[in-house]
Amino acid sequence: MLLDLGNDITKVRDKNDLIVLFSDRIKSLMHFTHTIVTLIDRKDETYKPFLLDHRASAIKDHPEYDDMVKACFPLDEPFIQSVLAAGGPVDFFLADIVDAPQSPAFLRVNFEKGIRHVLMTTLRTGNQPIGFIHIYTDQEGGFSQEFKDIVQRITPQLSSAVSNIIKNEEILQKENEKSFLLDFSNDMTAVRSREDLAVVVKKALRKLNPEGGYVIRKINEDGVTMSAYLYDTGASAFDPALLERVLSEKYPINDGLQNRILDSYIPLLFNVGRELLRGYNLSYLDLWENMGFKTMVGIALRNGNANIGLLWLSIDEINIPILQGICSQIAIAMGNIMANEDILRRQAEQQLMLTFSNDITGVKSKSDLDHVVSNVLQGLFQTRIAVMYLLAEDQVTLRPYLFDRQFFQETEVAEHEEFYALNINEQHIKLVFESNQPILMDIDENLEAKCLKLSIQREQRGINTVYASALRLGEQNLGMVWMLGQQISGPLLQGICAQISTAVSNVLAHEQILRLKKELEDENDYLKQQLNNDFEEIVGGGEAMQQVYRLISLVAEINSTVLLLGETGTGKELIAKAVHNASSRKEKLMIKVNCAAMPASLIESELFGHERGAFTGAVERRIGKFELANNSTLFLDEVGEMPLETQVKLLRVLQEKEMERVGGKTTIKLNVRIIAATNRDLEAEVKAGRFRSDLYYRLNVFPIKLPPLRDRREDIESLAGFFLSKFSKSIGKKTVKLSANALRQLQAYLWPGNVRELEHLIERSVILATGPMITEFFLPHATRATTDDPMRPSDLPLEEVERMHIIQVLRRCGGKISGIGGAADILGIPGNTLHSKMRKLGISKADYYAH
Ligand SMILES: Nc1ncnc2c1ncn2[C@@H]1O[C@H](COP(=O)(O)OP(=O)(O)OP(=O)(O)O)[C@@H](O)[C@H]1O
Repeated sequence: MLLDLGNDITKVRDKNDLIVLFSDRIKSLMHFTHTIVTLIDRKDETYKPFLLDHRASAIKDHPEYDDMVKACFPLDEPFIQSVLAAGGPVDFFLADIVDAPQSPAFLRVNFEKGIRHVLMTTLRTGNQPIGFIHIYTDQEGGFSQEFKDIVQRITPQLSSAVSNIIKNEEILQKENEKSFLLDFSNDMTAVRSREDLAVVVKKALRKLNPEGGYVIRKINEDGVTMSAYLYDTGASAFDPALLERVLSEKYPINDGLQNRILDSYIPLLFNVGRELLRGYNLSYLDLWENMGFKTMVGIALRNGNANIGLLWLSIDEINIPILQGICSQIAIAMGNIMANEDILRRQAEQQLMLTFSNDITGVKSKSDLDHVVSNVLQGLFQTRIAVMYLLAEDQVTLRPYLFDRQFFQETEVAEHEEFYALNINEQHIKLVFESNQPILMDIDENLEAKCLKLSIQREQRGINTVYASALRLGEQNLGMVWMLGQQISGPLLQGICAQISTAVSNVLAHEQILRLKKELEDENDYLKQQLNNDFEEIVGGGEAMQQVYRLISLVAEINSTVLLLGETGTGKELIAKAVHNASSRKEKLMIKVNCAAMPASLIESELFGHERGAFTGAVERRIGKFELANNSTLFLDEVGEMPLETQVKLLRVLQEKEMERVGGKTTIKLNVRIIAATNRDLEAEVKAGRFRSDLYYRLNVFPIKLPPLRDRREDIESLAGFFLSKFSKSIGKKTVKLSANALRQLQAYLWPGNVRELEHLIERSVILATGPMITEFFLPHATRATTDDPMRPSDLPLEEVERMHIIQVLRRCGGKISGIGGAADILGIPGNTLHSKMRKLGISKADYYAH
């Protein structure tokens, strides 16, 4: 029987079959209920169940059965020591030992299920005890000596069978571990991203514990906290809000549990409930308890010798080699992924910086600036500018310029500007300006700045640090920016601030340009309105003027050069404006140059402009009238007075339609319509050699001759009426009227000064008029035929007599004031005195010229 048993035992493959086989065979020899084999664990000096005959077990429906199967029993107690000490099987009567203080619990459990005796034998390899056979019986009589002998004799075979099983199991387990790790490392080769890693780790860890969950925490850049990197909740139910909190929270490395794991070279087991009882106030423990995870194992993740994070896994039993194998591969993969993420992050940073650099060059307004800066800060540091301050003109006060609208309302700041303003002498402001780099400050410790404190309170994200960086252009301080944030790269921020500085100064310059442009536009509008009004003010419906109007409408649209001829005061300038206003160029301002009023030396630079340094005194670049008149009209008044050298240049422009500034090298293309005017007889001037004939022909494309007033007496009444109402209105009088006599006087007069003379006469008369009507004018002798003699000095006020006398003398002298034969000479007063008298009496060229 023993031989057969020995043979059969060697065929057994499943370890529990062995005990079944053993029980069945020896049951034919002797009655007993069930047997088990327990194995000694030398590490912790215990023994625990190894081979079980569940089928026959008399205690399998005992409530403590499951605990018994998993339990470890200490070796240092009298019952098992007596088994070890005995040379062979020992029969124990349970009633005697079950209540002994240190007796193992399985004795009591068996006893409670009616077992009365147990036969214990030590299994050995060589001399070394490896475990025990327990044979239980419910018979009061126990085991026979013969049976004990048999048991003793089969013990060596059973020992070697058990030790073979152990060895096989070890080999099998090693193979399983190997193939597990092989599979895992095969899967890991394909891992490229955090998502890939999550899939592979989940698959592997679920094999170890199908129900369990895990979390991998990564050590943050600050080196003192850890954040969740990957996780799996397993099959557990959980409170989502709590999970969310745990996933977003940063845990200090030194929280009492995690630092122990990072310091350990083997996995550590933690009982969640026990750690909570110990008072660890960690939300992740709460979460695990909530998830029903009882035991968690923690393993450090190391890349080389450096800790990069740790793995928390819910599992009851740990297989150290497997966990270590997994973790070393996870650490390598995480290291690679992080390096890769780092590269990607840098690339993204570079891209953001590039976009920022491009965008910021186009910034023209404050809102552009706000937008571009917000984009880059949000992209790089997940933050925004809290406040941007600019240094005020006093160079001491810093005033808020841009704000994060989440913190402040613009109106709020505007209303409390002084409250929000900073002073450069404040300690923390000095620090910022003195540093070449952004400064990180602890808000509570360093800042009195109420504005920022306020912003932090509103933010309520638990941020207690703030970055400040100066804005500078070269050596000049412009202002500073403040932003909340914890992980801002100093060098990147410095680069950004340098670009912000340039942009701010551009925006300020642009704002100023816009302001000036607006002023100019307003002025332009005003002037245009004036011009338009002037156009409406052309008075005269007589035949001569009708002819002029016809010519204007013919030529206005066609851009041809117009030459306006006519005596002084006939309205040449007015007609020039009318031509311009009737042309397609009317939206732009007509530019006027008075060629007579300009010294010959300056006329060129006036017309063509000059470059800076073109001649002594040319300190700034100046735009000439030609350039100003581009796409508009240039009115060259008194063109007959133009110096000969300038005439050549003018001719060139008219021919080539391009010019250069004085001292300039670039040629400027022009589209200018020319209207020239003169009261000289240009043909005679050409003959006399004072005016270039080629220029004359260029200008004389479309001449319009304005008739002198004496040749269009039909317009005198309407003109006089127009001026009467204009001047009465301007001095706030009711419109002064003309008596029939006065009108006759006007119509009889020769008007050497033409409309201008009439205009001045009426202006004077309106001012002097004491009643609602002018009954008489005091006109110079130049009347044709008059009924009255207006020149009765005895009736005139002294001033008027003086005025008329001076005019007459001036006329005689051809307008010459001082010098030999000049009016002053004849009148016997110095030239200066005559000048001031003329100014006082309102004597203008028009009064004596062309008489
Ligand atoms: N037809 C008109 N209707 C109303 N006002 C006129 C008319 N003609 C001329 N004037 C006025 O007479 C004055 C002189 O006109 P303007 O300056 O145009 O003359 P001009 O021929 O250019 O003189 P000068 O040759 O001396 O420069 C201006 O105040 C102008 O408004």
